[in-house]
Amino acid sequence: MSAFIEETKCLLPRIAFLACGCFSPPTPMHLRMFEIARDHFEMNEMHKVVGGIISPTHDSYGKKGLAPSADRLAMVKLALQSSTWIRLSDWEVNHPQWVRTRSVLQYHQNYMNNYVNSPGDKEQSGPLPGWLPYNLRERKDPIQLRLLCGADLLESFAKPGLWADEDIEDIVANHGLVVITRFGSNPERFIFESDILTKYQRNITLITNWVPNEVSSSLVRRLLNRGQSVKYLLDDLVLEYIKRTGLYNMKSKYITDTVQPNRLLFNRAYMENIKNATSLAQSPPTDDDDEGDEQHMDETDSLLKRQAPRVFCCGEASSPVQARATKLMLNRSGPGQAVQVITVESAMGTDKIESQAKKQKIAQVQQL
Ligand SMILES: Nc1ncnc2c1ncn2[C@@H]1O[C@H](COP(=O)(O)OP(=O)(O)OP(=O)(O)O)[C@@H](O)[C@H]1O
Ligand SMILES: O=C(O)c1ccc[n+]([C@@H]2O[C@H](COP(=O)([O-])O)[C@@H](O)[C@H]2O)c1
Repeated sequence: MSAFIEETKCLLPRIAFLACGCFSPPTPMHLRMFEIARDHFEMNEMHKVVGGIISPTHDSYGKKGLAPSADRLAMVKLALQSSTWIRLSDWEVNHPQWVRTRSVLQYHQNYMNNYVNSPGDKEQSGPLPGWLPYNLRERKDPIQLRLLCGADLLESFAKPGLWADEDIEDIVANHGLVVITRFGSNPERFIFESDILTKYQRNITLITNWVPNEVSSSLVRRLLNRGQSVKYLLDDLVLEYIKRTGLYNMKSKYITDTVQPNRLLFNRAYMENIKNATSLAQSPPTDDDDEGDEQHMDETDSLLKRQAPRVFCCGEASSPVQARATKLMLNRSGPGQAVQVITVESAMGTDKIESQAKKQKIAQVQQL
C-alpha cells in the first residue's frame, strides 16, 4: 500500500516556489511561508514540491531600510542553513538594474526547463547555480514555478503605478500565485475586486496561515534601531551577522562606538573579562555569581561557541578611549591574554541591571 502511495506521489505534477522581496533582514516568517505552502500542496496530494527559491530584490529597488545586497545575501544564506530544500538565488541582485518579478520568474523557469530537457551534465556550461533544486532530472515532466507571497504583496498589485497590468496577467496566467494570509489583509476580497485576478482565479492558491506571526523586516529594523531585543524574532545567526556588521544602526549593549564592527572578534578571554568585571562590580557577591558562563551570555555568544576561537589582540586599540578600555581589561586578565575591547561601564551596568531585573521578577513570582 505504501509503495502505491509513493508511486502516486511520484506521478504528481511538480512545482517549485519562488519568493521575491527585500529580505532586509530575512525573518523566520519568510521561511515559514515555504513550509506552509509545501504542506498545503503535498498533504492535499496535488503536487510534488521540488524546491523553494528566495530571490532578494536588486539594490536599486531603493526601498527604505534596504540593506546592501551583499549583506542581504549573506543573511539569507545564514537563515537557510537549517533548510534542506529552500535555496538562495543571487541572479536578481547581480543583474545590472532592478528586475521586474515577471522576468525573475521567467528566468528561473526557463533555466529549469532547459536543465530538465538537456540530456546530461555535459550540456550545462559552467557550474550549476546554487538555487537549482536537486534531482530535477529524475523526471522529464516540466516544473511549474509559482510565485509565493504574503497577502500584502498580492495587495500591492493595486498600488497605482507599481505593477504593470500585463505583468500581473502574465504572472497569474503562466506561473500562478501561492498566497499566504497575513493579518490586516483580505485576499479573497482583493481577488474578487480585480478582474485579472478573478479571470485566473484557478491559478491562485490562497492558504490560511493558522499560526500567524506578524514579524516583519521593518518591525525588526525598528526594534534594532531603538536598541531593543529582537532575539527569537530572527535566526541567531542572522542576528549575530547584524551585530557584527552594525546593520540597521543597531545599538548593542556590548559594542562601543569606538570599536569597528568588523573587528569584533570574540573569544573565551572576552567572556572571562565580562565575568571578572561583573564580579568586581558586585559586592557582596550575589546568587547570580554561581551561574555558569552560559547564564552570562547573550545571544551573540551562543553562536560564537560554535565557531573556532579567534583572537582580537589588545594591541590594536586605535583611540584614547579604546586604549583606556583596553588597559582596564588588561588589568583584569593574565599577562599576554588577548581580550575583547569593551567598556567596563556598559558591561557592568547591563549585567547588574539584568540581574536586578531577574531578582525583581523572582520576588514578584514569590509574592503571588
Ligand atoms: N509575517 C508574514 N506573514 C506572511 N507573509 C510574510 C510575512 N512577512 C513577510 N511576508 C512575505 O514575505 C515576502 C517578502 O517580503 P519582504 O521582504 O518585503 O518582507 P516584509 O517582512 O514584509 O518586509 P517590510 O517589513 O520591510 O515591508 C512577501 O511576499 C511578504 O508578503
Ligand atoms: O515586478 C514588478 O512590477 C514589481 C513591483 C513592485 C514590487 N516588486 C517586487 O516585489 C517584492 C516586494 O516588494 P515590497 O516593496 O512589497 O517589499 C520585491 O522583490 C520587488 O522587486 C515587483
